Amino acid sequence: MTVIVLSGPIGAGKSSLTSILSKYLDTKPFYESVDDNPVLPLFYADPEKYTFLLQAYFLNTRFRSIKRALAQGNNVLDRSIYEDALFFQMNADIGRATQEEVDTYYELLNNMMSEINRMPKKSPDLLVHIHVSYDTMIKRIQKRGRPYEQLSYDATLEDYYKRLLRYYKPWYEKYDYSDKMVIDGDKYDFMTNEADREIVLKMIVDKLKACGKLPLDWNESVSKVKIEA
Ligand SMILES: Nc1ncnc2c1ncn2[C@@H]1O[C@H](COP(=O)(O)OP(=O)(O)OP(=O)(O)O)[C@@H](O)[C@H]1O
Repeated sequence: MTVIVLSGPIGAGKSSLTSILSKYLDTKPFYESVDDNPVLPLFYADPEKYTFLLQAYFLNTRFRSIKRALAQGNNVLDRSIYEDALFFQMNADIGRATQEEVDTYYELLNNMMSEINRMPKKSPDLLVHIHVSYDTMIKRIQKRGRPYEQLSYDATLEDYYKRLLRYYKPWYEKYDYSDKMVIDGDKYDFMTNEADREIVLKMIVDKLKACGKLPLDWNESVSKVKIEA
């Protein structure tokens, strides 16, 4: 029984790794639907106006997911509530939230975290952070093609994305809700390369074993998550 949360920048491959990992470990995937999010396009069109609404939207959906995930106990989440304050703080730092909004956000978040803290299972077992460089992130954003995420949609996004990447290092270092590990998403292409996928799965399984979340003799064939020809 393990709850694994993924983190990482836009397009890092969190949803793909969630799918691969949950299939491999035979656990439940929890996805945050991006294309059904009604506030995201509004935010990208007018970030000054919609930062607070978007964060309220995300906090609500992530709170629901993490409560369900911790209650269910055996799953992988493609993004989690532990990461949202990073986005909020970054947007606040570039003047997209008033002091009242900042204060309200943190009060709401603290309130939610104290609710989570009252649950029988209070935190995930492992955070898997996918690190990617700006170049990889942009390539993936372009390949996936969500219109509002493209640099051609808004030239200031380059700055936004670069800034976002800078916020991850201190965030990861400070994160202490569970054991944690980093996957190098520039080096390992677990989406399309079979050998890389195997290496990444082995790293995660070894980590789970090392922190006592999987029996030492646990073994599963990677053929279960073979890349379809
Ligand atoms: N708390 C937040 N505040 C602002 N924007 C956010 C927040 N969380 C997610 N987003 C935005 O939502 C969109 C989807 O992001 P997310 O990284 O969760 O999914 P993804 O890009 O499909 O990731 P992956 O390819 O790694 O599965 C991105 O445009 C991202 O900037």
